[in-house]
Amino acid sequence: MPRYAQLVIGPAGSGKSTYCSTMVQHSQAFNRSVQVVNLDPAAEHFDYPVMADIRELIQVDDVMEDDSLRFGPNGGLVFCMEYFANNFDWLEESLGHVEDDYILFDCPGQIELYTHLPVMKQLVEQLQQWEFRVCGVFLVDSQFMVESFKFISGVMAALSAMVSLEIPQVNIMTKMDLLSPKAKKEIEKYLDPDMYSMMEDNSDTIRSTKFKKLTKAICGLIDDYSMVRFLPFDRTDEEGINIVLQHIDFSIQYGEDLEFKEPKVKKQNTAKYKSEIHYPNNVSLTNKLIKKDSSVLGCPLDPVEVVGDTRIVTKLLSIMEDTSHPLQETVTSLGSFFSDRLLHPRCLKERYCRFFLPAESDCTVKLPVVQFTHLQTVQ
Ligand SMILES: Nc1nc2c(ncn2[C@@H]2O[C@H](COP(=O)(O)OP(=O)(O)OP(=O)(O)O)[C@@H](O)[C@H]2O)c(=O)[nH]1
Repeated sequence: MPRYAQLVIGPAGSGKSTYCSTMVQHSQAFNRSVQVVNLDPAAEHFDYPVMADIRELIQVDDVMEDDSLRFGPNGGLVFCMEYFANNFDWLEESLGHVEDDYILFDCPGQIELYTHLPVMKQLVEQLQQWEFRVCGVFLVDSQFMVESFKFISGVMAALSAMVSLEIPQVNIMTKMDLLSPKAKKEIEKYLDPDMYSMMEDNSDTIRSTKFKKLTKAICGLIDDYSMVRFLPFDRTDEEGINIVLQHIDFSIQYGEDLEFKEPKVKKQNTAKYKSEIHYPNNVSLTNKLIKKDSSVLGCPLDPVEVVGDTRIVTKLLSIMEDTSHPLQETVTSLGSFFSDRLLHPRCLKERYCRFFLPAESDCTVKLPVVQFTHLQTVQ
């Protein structure tokens, strides 16, 4: 039986310890066992019960006081983490071997641990050897994300952790309860961001043409491959916490009665574009989870197809309203000379075809008539 782990990471003060204690309380309320391991040798305060604490192995203060080492706080922490990497047997002993256990690892906030130092990667590999399915949970303080250029930095930090750890990663904006109503409204655009318009917003703040081009290329890459998305986290909102937990559970296939199913290859003779609609490959698994949560919450929740459709339609409408969006050019060039219909796109960017031009049948249900006439594809 697999074991499950969340590696709770992110910059200093982003709310990692608070996230862990909130998750423990939330899980207890649903009779679910979740344990926490503190991996921050400099931790001073946290209010969750620990299963294991790295400070039993080594503490930053002791390292800093050592006259032969002469480390400051950051050097001391790196030394502690390297010492930890050489002593994983301590962790193995502390964790024991309980099948099906679910553990949160509250990690230190030094960002270099998730960019270029090998320690966290070594930890992930070790956990995987102990049969853990590991998900990275990258936290960023939402207050530092409400402006385009700050958001782009946050995205890059999250991406850097994703690249360095090579595990499924759920990115979260924390402390949503601290945002003003205006900022809350503003943050919506960062939860489902359009990096191209983000770049436009930002273009006045970047003076150098070279950097403008670089930022544009980076934003384009992130947008084209849907690389980074954030979920909101408000510790006072049980439903929101549940949604975050669902995403994480889904990424590590948590659930004793749920088996991972290989995505089925769709039959060739179905509608040409229908097979390219982008719902998660294991839709039925997601819907099972949604049903479960719906019964726990006592209120009906939409199945994943409905949520997916709504998102696609919203995205399409926002693109259609934004005359500067690069897709406008593509769509205009696809207009038929004879009617309002769109010709079959032969986009170089595969994602545009797949994400923004859903099958005809799906559009007919939801789009207003005016938009619908522009979205039909000629087959
Ligand atoms: N209002 C509010 N405050 C929060 C939330 N999350 C964290 N905080 C506060 O932010 C501060 C830092 O939170 P921590 O949970 O210690 O952050 P951390 O990432 O573990 O910090 P380091 O271990 O130093 O990297 C604390 O004062 C928390 O009370 C939140 O969701 N809402």
